[in-house]
Amino acid sequence: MKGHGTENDFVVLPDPDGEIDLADGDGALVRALCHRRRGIGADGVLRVVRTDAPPADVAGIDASEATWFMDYRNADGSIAEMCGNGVRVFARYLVDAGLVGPGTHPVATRAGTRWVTVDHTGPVTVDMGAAVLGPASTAVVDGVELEGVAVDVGNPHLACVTLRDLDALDLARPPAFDTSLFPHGVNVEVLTPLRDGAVRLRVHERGSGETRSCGTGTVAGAVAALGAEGRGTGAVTVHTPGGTLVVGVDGATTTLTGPAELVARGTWGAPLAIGV
Ligand SMILES: N[C@@H](CCC[C@H](N)C(=O)O)C(=O)O
Repeated sequence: MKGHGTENDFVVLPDPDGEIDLADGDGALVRALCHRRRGIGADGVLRVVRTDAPPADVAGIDASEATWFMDYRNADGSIAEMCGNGVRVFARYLVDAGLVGPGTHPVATRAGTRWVTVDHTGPVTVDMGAAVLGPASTAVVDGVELEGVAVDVGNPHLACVTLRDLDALDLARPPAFDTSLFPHGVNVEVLTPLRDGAVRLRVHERGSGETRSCGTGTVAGAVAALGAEGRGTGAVTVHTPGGTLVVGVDGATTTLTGPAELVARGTWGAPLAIGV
């Protein structure tokens, strides 16, 4: 399956019994699937596997809480703890495949269980859990040093609220950042200050490059934008290049709402350019 959430796109690999090893070849299969010329093309892979058949690197999943585990990989084959757009597409797939009915369902991820509210066609909302503000730091984006704040949304983010023209920044090149603060890499967001409850946001994702949208990055950006106004709660509309998402932030948790679509179905089996 191919799907996307605000043009953050994914190959969805149904593998209920855990027969596919995405770590094989140091992630070569993932890179082949995600390659935009030689593969299907995507920002990442969502393997749909039962919680009683988890990947080797995951221990201690409570299979009584969630039946399905989202095994997420970035386009370069690396593992990430969480993917906000991915989990919404994942839930859409579960409904489309008849594995769950419309409703609110738990999905296990490397960052813990996320509850997703989904039907057949409407917007998909995920309870993203708490987004934890960290220290201030800087990123060098396109040669420009930007101030930002670390935000942990299960995965690491550096959200930079800036008055600069977002469209003038080259986000294709990986931004430089403080590797002592982010030893495992970081996703870098650049966004406008909050205005009338909304921001514009672009992102360079760890392991995927610039993407059209990033769900966890959207939550990080919303929390940073509210924080820049001295606020710890609120609703923020986030306009990304790929579409619009709505983030809710209360004292305890955050929510992310937006479209999630499945756009193609196919059979995996043609020779893949492994070794990309
Ligand atoms: N696009 C995702 C985030 C995917 C993981 C990220 N690149 C990382 O390495 O942490 C989202 O929608 O949250």
